[in-house]
This record gives sequence, structure tokens and C-alpha cells, in this order.
Amino acid sequence: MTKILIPFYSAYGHIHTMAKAVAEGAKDVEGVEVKIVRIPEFDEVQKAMSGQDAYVQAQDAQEDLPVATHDDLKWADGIIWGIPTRYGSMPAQMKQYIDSAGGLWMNGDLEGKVTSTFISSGSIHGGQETTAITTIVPLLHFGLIYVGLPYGENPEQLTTDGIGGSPYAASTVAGPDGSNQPDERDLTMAKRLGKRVASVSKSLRG
Ligand SMILES: Cc1cc2nc3c(=O)[nH]c(=O)nc-3n(C[C@H](O)[C@H](O)[C@H](O)COP(=O)(O)O)c2cc1C
Repeated sequence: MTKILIPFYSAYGHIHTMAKAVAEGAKDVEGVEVKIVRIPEFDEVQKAMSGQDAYVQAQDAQEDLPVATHDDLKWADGIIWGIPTRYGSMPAQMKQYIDSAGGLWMNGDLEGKVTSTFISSGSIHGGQETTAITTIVPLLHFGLIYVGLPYGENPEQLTTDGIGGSPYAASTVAGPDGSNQPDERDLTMAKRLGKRVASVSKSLRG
């Protein structure tokens, strides 16, 4: 079996929804096993947000998912990271997980595995692309092989509509107040990303 891991952090659920679409696409490839894992919330953020219904509902919806471990990263042949934008780059919750995996970096445990990202931001120009691009930097330090989202397979990107999708990552626009849900086109591109990473992982695994 080719093993695909989807570690995600999601405060309000948009990235969680995208994670399910990515998983669906990966499962379209024969002989692929998919595991979705969540990056845990910081206690202080949980406390600060506990009065927000949208946040509480989104957290409740993911509480049964397993928490991401370092063994999950070792287990996977392909890793697709789900990341909501924070000030144009990844959230500290995700960075903490990545930083805490320094032992895997030292051992070269992730070298040669396949990787990609899917992103969410509040606004169209709020940093979707910078979040994907800046995340590529630590992923390359691990020796991961980054797979993008090419125009040829994703013509939906060629639009002036306020949706996600770029050559760097699948993505979605949550809206300034978080009230948008991922557009059908965002979910379609997320599925294709999952399928692409799974196919490349399977080929490289041999
Ligand atoms: C502290 C903080 C910083 C944020 N920074 C940005 C930003 O730089 N650009 C942007 O477009 N959205 C920003 N947002 C909005 C989030 O990206 C948005 O809530 C998220 O993509 C929704 O995904 P989720 O529902 O999976 O959490 C920020 C939100 C928070 C809480």
C-alpha cells in the first residue's frame, strides 16, 4: 500500500473540509491508504476563542481525529499539509509540529517522500500564495519532494473570481468574517491535488 498522510490545523473548519476533499482524491488511486491527523490547538488560543460558536463547532467536528505524531510522518510515503494563513504564513501550531520533528530531519527520515500543501486565507490577497511558498522552505530542508497544482490539470485557476487555486497549492478563501465555504472548484482542485500526490508517491515507491 502507498500511504498518504494529511496533517492539518483548522480553527474554523475550512481546512478540515478541504482535507476531506484531498483525502477523497488520494483514495481514487488504487492501493492507497489515507490517514487524516490533526495538529492540536494551543490552550491559550482555545481559551481566547471559546466564546466563538464557529470556532467551537469546528473544533468539536475534529476532536475524534487522531493527533499528529512524528511516527505518522515516518509512516507516510506522501504528506499533504493543511494550513490556514496567519499573517501570510503558516500558524504557530503547525510550525511547532514541524519544528518538533527536528530529529527526523537529522536522521533524514523524510528524504525522498512526496509532499504538498493546501491553504486557506481570509481574503484573496491576504497571503495564500506566500503561505504555500514559505512552507516549501522547511519542507525542502526535510528533503521532501514538492508537488504543485499545474494549470493544465486545473483550468479553474484561470479566473478573476474570488476562489482559491494556484500553481503552488490547492486553496480556498474563507472570507474576511470566515463565512464563505470552500467553492466547488476549490474542492475539485483539492481532490486533484490529493490524487496527484498519491500517484507520484505510488510511482516513486515502485
Ligand atoms: C491570527 C490570525 C491571523 C490571520 N492572518 C491572515 C492573513 O494574513 N491573511 C488572510 O487572508 N487571512 C488571515 N487570517 C484568516 C485565516 O486565514 C482564516 O480564518 C483561515 O484561513 C480559515 O481557515 P480555517 O477555518 O481552517 O481555520 C488570520 C486569522 C487569524 C486568527
